[in-house]
Amino acid sequence: MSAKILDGRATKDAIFEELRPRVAKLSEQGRAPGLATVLVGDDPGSHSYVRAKHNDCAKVGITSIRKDLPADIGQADLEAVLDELNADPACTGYIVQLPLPDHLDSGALLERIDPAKDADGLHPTSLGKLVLGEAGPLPCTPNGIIALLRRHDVELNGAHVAVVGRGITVGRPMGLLLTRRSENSTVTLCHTGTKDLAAEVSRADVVIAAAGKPGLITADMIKPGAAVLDVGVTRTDDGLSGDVHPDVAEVAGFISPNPGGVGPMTRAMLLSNVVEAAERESA
Ligand SMILES: Nc1nc(=O)c2c([nH]1)NC[C@@H]1CN(c3ccc(C(=O)N[C@@H](CCC(=O)O)C(=O)O)cc3)C=[N+]21
Repeated sequence: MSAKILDGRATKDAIFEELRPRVAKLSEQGRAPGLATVLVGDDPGSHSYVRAKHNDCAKVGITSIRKDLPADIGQADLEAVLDELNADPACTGYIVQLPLPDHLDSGALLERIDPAKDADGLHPTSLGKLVLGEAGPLPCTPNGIIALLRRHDVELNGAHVAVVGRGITVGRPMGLLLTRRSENSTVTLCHTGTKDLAAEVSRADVVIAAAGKPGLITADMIKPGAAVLDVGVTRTDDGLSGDVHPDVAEVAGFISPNPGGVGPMTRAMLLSNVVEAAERESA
């Protein structure tokens, strides 16, 4: 048996095609969406992600603004940059690329983002709205995973989903999204304190691996035909490694490649958040 590929690149391209006319309409109405990125320091990985986001914006017609700042910028100077973006009408949404250098207070900076301009969906106000079931920007990676599964007709209604990892960007909001009535899944949120990971994962119809531990999810844990999403990104000596062992493709019904799976979907949802926020403003 060989799993069907959940192709994140092709799905991202399809979503971009749908966003382009919506961006054009907003622009005609004089409400052009604009995405800004705030990047601190010169980590090559962060630079390549930010570059990809600006290329994406160009593809769908979203104006983009780049703030590249030195690694030794102080808290107050960075806060001033955020205040400037909060006040800039050309910037309708923005992100502060994570991780930030250790001398900066990330939490205070993320809270300083105007919630109306939160493109990541990770501001405390956005996460609160998600818990309350109110409309707002949704966290990009978990929202991208749901879009990837839906566009490949993977059943979520009544499905048992094992989420592995409780981080703020993926695992924890993933559980919140999947247990909405619109998804209606039953979620087991696993983490390093889980006693028998194999037992939890082997009952799942959908497995979302976001632990950041290379090869954590092995073929013997997977129910035949299950959908397996590999979110983990770990830099090893031989390049990037996901959380899912390659042998899983022999047992799973669907598998997201890494790269080419969840990563591009995260970028698609970022632009989707920016477009939706601009539409909410003009509604
Ligand atoms: N405020 C903030 N928001 C983020 O969303 C955010 C962040 N900070 N910091 C870092 C992580 C990481 N992240 C990725 C998004 C897309 C790919 C992606 O598209 N990857 C391609 C491959 C890219 C390559 O090969 O370099 C793929 O998986 O196919 C990767 C990583 C967003 N993050």
